[in-house]
Amino acid sequence: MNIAKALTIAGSDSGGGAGIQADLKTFQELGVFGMSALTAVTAQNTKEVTGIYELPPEAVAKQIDAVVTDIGVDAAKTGMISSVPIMEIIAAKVKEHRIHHLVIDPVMISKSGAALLKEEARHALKRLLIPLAEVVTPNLPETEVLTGITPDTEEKRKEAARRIVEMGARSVVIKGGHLRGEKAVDLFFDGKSFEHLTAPRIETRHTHGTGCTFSAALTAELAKGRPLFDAVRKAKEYITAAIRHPLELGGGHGPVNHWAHRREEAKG
Ligand SMILES: Nc1ncnc2c1ncn2[C@@H]1O[C@H](COP(=O)(O)OP(=O)(O)O)[C@@H](O)[C@H]1O
Ligand SMILES: Cc1ncc(COP(=O)(O)OP(=O)(O)O)c(N)n1
Repeated sequence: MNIAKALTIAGSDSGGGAGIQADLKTFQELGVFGMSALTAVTAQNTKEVTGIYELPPEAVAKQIDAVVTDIGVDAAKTGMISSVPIMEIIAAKVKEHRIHHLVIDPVMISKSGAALLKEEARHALKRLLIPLAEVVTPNLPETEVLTGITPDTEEKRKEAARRIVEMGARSVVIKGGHLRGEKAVDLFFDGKSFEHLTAPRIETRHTHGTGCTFSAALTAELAKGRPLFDAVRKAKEYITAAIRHPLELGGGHGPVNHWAHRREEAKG
């Protein structure tokens, strides 16, 4: 039996809505065997992050080595990586193990407003990780930090996408969750052409974990061997369903619903 296998290299969210927990739930829902390399533990719920505890870089390296050398990895993603030494070790391991299908979600700030990336690590993210990515998935504030362009018009978003590809990424999806308007429109660019991914904007405050879940779904589809743009389209369908059927947990930004796609599939 050929089982697709995906690895998430990210932080733990005790609240279960984002980070490693969102990634593993998404992998499982999409029929992919999920593995993890933890970079940090956060104490977090739908309202706030009350603690961040980084793991030593060698602990991150050991986790990656352990799973790659035994089980194998068809695709991997990164999420919260807060410091330069952890980024350096991840970049080295991605190269050593020749992880080709790599999704970089450049996580910077949680929905509740906590900084998950140290300021001094921003440059390292561009220098070390983005050049290794098959696809980078920044939201609008992350796009601005990466490129220095305020992405408030379509032209500026296209210019920012070009810049990210010039940094060495093979492609980029600039996510439009933070835009206003009736539609949630994301912009894909692979160095040749632009594509839009459009879904109805859902009015809800339960959007904790949208970015992690989208990038995990994309990773799962790449692990299954789906071509890149098809994988992006599938990930968009998955996240839209997860936002459309909220669980309404907690008193703040509640988590998206990782099993909502089953309801949509049952409807046909
Ligand atoms: N209210 C919403 N309705 C529909 N789709 C949304 C909504 N908010 C975010 N999305 C989608 O969820 C995905 C994650 O986007 P975004 O919220 O921009 O990322 P992040 O969680 O990293 O800030 C994108 O595909 C985006 O278009
Ligand atoms: C441990 C951890 N990693 C990442 C995030 C950010 O997740 P994201 O999917 O961008 O969702 P929001 O929380 O920003 O909606 C996190 N909070 N914790």
